[in-house]
Amino acid sequence: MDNIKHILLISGKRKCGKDYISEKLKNKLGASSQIIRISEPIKSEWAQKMQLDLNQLLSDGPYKEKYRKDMITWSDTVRQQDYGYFCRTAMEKANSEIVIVSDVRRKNDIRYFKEVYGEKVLCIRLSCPDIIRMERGYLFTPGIDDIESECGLDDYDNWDLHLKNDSRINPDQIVAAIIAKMF
Ligand SMILES: Nc1ncnc2c1ncn2[C@@H]1O[C@H](COP(=O)(O)OP(=O)(O)OP(=O)(O)O)[C@@H](O)[C@H]1O
Repeated sequence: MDNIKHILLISGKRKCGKDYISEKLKNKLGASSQIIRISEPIKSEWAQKMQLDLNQLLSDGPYKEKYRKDMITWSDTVRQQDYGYFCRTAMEKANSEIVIVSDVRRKNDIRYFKEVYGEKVLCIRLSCPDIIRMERGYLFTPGIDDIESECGLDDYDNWDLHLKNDSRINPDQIVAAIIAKMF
């Protein structure tokens, strides 16, 4: 943890491109960077508890979507006891100077990282028109798209960067804007 110099928190609605931009960012930043997902300890603990296939839960696709809602409900009960639990557990894998957290969804996630890592944290919001998100597989789902895990940061107004990731923008420009803000 002592060697961490930057923590990039990536937020945005479903299918806005959090994973896509995080991967491009990591490729550009190289070996001193890594991607951490808050959802990883959620998925691994949930898979163990429910005897599910962790690899399928970790990949994109119908299997993940099928269990998304139940996982959110269960993880919220854990967060009620300890809001930083999954952030802290995910960060146990952090061993790089630059840590990209590719799935920040709640104000309490940001609160946790700012409390623990202070000035090292950069909060980044990605946005994308619904029509493009739909082309990427998003379909409004009640119980998923209207609850805190999707909407919790809609009214957050303290982003260090708010960037569009739609089809007209070259993703390299998004990556360059983030890196320019870091250094
Ligand atoms: N700028 C882009 N250009 C082309 N394809 C993109 C772009 N951004 C995202 N995509 C594609 O859109 C799809 C959804 O992106 P991604 O998985 O990164 O979204 P996400 O925000 O991580 O979604 P979720 O919240 O469901 O995990 C992926 O297939 C990805 O490759």
